[in-house]
Amino acid sequence: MWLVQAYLITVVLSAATVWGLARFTVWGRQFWSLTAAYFLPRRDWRPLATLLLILFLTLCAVRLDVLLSDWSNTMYTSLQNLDSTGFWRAMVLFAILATVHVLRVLIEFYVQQAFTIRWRVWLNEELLSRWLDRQTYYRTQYLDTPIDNPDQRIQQDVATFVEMSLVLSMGVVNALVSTFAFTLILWTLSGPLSAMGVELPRGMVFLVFAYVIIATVFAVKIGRPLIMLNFLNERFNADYRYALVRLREYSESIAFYAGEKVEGALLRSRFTHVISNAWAIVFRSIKFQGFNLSVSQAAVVFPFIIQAQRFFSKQISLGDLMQTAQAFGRLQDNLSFFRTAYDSFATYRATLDRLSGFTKAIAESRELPEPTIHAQGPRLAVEQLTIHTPAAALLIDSLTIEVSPNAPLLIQGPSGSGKTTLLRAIAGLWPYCDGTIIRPEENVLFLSQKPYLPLGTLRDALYYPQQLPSLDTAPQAAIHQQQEAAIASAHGAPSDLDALATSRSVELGTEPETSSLAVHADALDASGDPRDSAPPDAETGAASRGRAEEVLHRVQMGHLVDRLDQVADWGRILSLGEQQRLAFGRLLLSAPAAAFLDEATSAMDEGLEDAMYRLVREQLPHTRLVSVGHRSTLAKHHACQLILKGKGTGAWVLAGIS
Ligand SMILES: Nc1ncnc2c1ncn2[C@@H]1O[C@H](COP(=O)(O)OP(=O)(O)OP(=O)(O)O)[C@@H](O)[C@H]1O
Repeated sequence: MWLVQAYLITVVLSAATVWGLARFTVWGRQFWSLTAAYFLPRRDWRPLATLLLILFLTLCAVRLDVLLSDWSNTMYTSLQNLDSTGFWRAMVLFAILATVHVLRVLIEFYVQQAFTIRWRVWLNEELLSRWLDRQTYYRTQYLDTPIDNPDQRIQQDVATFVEMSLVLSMGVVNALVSTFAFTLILWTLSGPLSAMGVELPRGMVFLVFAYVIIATVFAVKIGRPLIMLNFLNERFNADYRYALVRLREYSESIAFYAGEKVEGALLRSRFTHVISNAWAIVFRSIKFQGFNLSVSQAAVVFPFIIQAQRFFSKQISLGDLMQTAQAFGRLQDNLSFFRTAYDSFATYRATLDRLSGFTKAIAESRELPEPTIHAQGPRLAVEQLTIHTPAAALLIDSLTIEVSPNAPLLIQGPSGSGKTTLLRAIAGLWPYCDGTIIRPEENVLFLSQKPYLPLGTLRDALYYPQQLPSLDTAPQAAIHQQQEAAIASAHGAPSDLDALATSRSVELGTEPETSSLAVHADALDASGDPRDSAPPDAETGAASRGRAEEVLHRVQMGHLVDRLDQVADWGRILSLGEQQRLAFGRLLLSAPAAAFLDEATSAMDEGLEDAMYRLVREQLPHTRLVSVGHRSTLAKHHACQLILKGKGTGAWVLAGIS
């Protein structure tokens, strides 16, 4: 009855409190806007049901504390009355209560962890999708106050927010209800409060020491894998954050490639590593906490069992004051909650601020104007296109131009005249333009001066932004490897955690990808002509391998053929000239309907530049080609030239190249 009454009252009061906070406080509103969608029963009834279950389990904890307090009174009274039957009955009752307590704590732990992990998965997916959708990760830079550290907000703040929301709210409920219950107990307890301790005989001290030492040895053995798991936890979180940072760093190149699919797959794969590790921590912690709790529960009766004989022989005496002392202790603990949780609450508010600032910036970036792009087959043209800078300076005025496959276009003009911005506008990335843009909807490739190389193998880099299937399979193998790492560390602490974690994460990251690539490679098909090139998963293995090798040779990078499946930070290893040639390889493999080359040969000597352009003209005669560049040597590979005059005039001249 106590539970039912307390539960109903708590549910009603909690709902009213959440409503009041959401209505009258800023942080309450922020909390509501981030969480309301998750708890909507129409979307999924389970989150709300789990929350109600957690609330119930929290009240069970308070009730058990009260029962244990009453039990101690009964037990001490039976001792005082020398009622041996009553004493053993109390022991049996305690065994039941202690078992219920241990089970309750373990169930609550599991339910809370599962709840936070699922909530985090949902919130992460929600923010990640919004961040990648419509190239928001790129467009937020055009806001008046661009968002700082979005990676930290997605990776770290989501986790902190979810965890602390639950810990703080349940902490408050527990503290309030306990305070109420134990105040009642103290109130109804008769007799004066005086300090009366139990004198422990010397032998008892040794027993306690022995008990604690033995329990500690076992606890260390059971808990040791947690050291490694927590270390891996930081590591995987950092890896995840790093991938998000790269998305921000290279946002323009990725946006030109429309590479958000590949990036999304990589990010989700890394997040899966974090989550698998989190589950491994949950299961290891259940064992560790189960042991610790059992030990501390046994420690409650341990001294009584030892002392019972001495009491029955009237050597010691006890009274109601024991319960008074306990109730007082609990009350003091509960009242301390608000003082000790203050720091946590401050951190929580900062997290809330960062997360709601993030969602606000995403919403604002959606309000930015977007150029309208029309698709008319492979046609590439702009009509009456006017482009401004964010500060409203005129870059290009009413440009009308059509590019055909047999008449490649070269755009030239002084630095800052708007050449790259014209390409941004055609890609749909530049908000400040008016007019009509006609280009193929897909199968368009933008090559910038510094090509973007994704994390992964050289083959991934060569095929980018086409998505290799390897990313989906890696996490599965990773789960087992992480669990193995944790279990292995139970048998001996690794001396060099960093080296071990590196080798683990390299294994986790590379082996499955390489093996799945090998599987994928076996299913590929031969295609001699670059114009017929299809995404890698449509080809057969040997042929894809051959195709990639052939392309590498064509772009004069044959020396890297043996390293095609090596995972490395290729953006740092390859010289800029090599990266630019790799981008030409990408062009040959994807055979786009239209290609835009922005200073794409700036790091090559004139001989290489000539060879690359000849290769493209020879291999891709149907591709509409637009180049931006300052070099006069580029002219011979193009049929017409657009010169932007710059200096804020917006003027331009279109001329044929003889
Ligand atoms: N995100 C931005 N915010 C504000 N101004 C910008 C932004 N991007 C470009 N601009 C401005 O727009 C103008 C055109 O830039 P753009 O990069 O198109 O020049 P460009 O002709 O390609 O120059 P270069 O030959 O040096 O590469 C420049 O004055 C530049 O400062």
